[in-house]
Amino acid sequence: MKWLEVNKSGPLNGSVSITGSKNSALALLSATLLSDEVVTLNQIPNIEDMRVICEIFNELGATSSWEDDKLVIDPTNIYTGVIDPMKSSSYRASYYLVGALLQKMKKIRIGYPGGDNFLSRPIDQHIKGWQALGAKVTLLENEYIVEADRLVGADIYFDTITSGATMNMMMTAVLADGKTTLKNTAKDPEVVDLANLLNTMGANVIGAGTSQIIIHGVKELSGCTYRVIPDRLVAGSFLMSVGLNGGTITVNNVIPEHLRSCIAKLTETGIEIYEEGSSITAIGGENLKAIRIRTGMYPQFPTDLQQPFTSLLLNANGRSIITEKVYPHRYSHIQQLLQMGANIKTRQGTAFIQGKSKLSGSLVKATDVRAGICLIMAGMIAEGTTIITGLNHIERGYENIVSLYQSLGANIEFYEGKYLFDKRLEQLSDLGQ
Ligand SMILES: CC(=O)N[C@H]1[C@@H](OP(=O)(O)OP(=O)(O)OC[C@H]2O[C@@H](n3ccc(=O)[nH]c3=O)[C@H](O)[C@@H]2O)O[C@H](CO)[C@@H](O)[C@@H]1O
Ligand SMILES: C=C(OP(=O)(O)O)C(=O)O
Repeated sequence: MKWLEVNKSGPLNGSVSITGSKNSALALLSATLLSDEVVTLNQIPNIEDMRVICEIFNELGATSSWEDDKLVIDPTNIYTGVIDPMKSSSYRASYYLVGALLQKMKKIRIGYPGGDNFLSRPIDQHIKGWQALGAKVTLLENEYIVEADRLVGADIYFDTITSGATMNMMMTAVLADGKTTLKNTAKDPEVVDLANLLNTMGANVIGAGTSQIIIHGVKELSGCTYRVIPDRLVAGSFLMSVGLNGGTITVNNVIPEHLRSCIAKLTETGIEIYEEGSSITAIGGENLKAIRIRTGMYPQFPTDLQQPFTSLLLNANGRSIITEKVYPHRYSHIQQLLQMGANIKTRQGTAFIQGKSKLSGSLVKATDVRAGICLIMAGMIAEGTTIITGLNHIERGYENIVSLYQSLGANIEFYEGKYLFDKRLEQLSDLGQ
């Protein structure tokens, strides 16, 4: 049993160096399996999803070795395309292993994607893409099989903009025969990062970052050393934390352009933002303004920052409105915030957040990775102690989150142990919490 205890905190001050992007690293790490030589990735975040992938690699015959944030992958001895369904269903992006291994192994058997559950996260566009490239897809109860003797380039139009399917089809097509044109593609920085890695390995991918990507298949990919982009979502979470109790936070090692929509919305609330090279500084003020946010695919405001931003808006003057357009049901954090006394109403994919309601510490559960950060932030403005369980979700996406927040002055502690947990709940209940 692991949990966090967060208490009302003062202003947060200091700087944080941002680690590599989880969502990029998930794709790039999988893509190393396409190579016929050793690939070294730098700036890999030390988070749970990466550890699971390395375990899967081991079982497939690929070796991986960590040295600080450097991960060296040797994919030269992969001998199977059968992937443990328990492991592949423990995180979302396991479907990249299909794109990365299909040409080499011809048949992949794998569990359905896990990860954060927002009621509906279909993979129909991945399946459509594999089929267009010549693969047969068989859906079983807990696993699916994708098989192809030969992958042949094709034109694929995505019915909706999806970063996952865009990246998966890039991986599936790089070793296919001939030309693949992906249309209506996602423009996320992670897509560009993947294209850059693939091209460094010898692939021919053109147009990443626009709505059309053209891939000319090559015969083989070679080894290389590549550095993953910084995590814009971790950076955004820290920047918005100054909106809770004031303070000045600088995030270093970021690409400010990747945070444009977040910066725009922080500025609208009245938070001051200063950019200098690869650093961004946020300064929190007393009177934050209520604002409207509509999430969308990049370069629009990311759904992954919607949850932490909700906690910031709990501290704004007036009623804010968030409309979630990517995952209209991504509101499990609100149930937990209500338990803490928040005044939030949701209707048809929109949340109406009344700022300045008094929050009280409570026992709450992180139901997904960003909900976890949202609850940590809410705990910093609540009276009393907020106990957060479900840390496995937070650990999927944030490295050293407790010590980083502590270094900024936050009142947050990590605890472990079933007996201690029960005792702690008793103590708090005696105190009337
Ligand atoms: C590991 C990873 O990178 N996760 C991110 C990725 O998830 P993921 O790659 O799963 O999300 P997508 O970009 O694919 O999803 C975007 C939209 O497309 C829809 N869709 C997607 C695929 C499909 O086959 N059919 C379909 O309808 C989804 O329901 C969603 O509404 O992008 C999401 C949207 O920015 C982020 O919240 C996740 O943090
Ligand atoms: C939804 C997320 O992750 P995943 O797609 O890996 O579940 C996230 O990072 O916010």
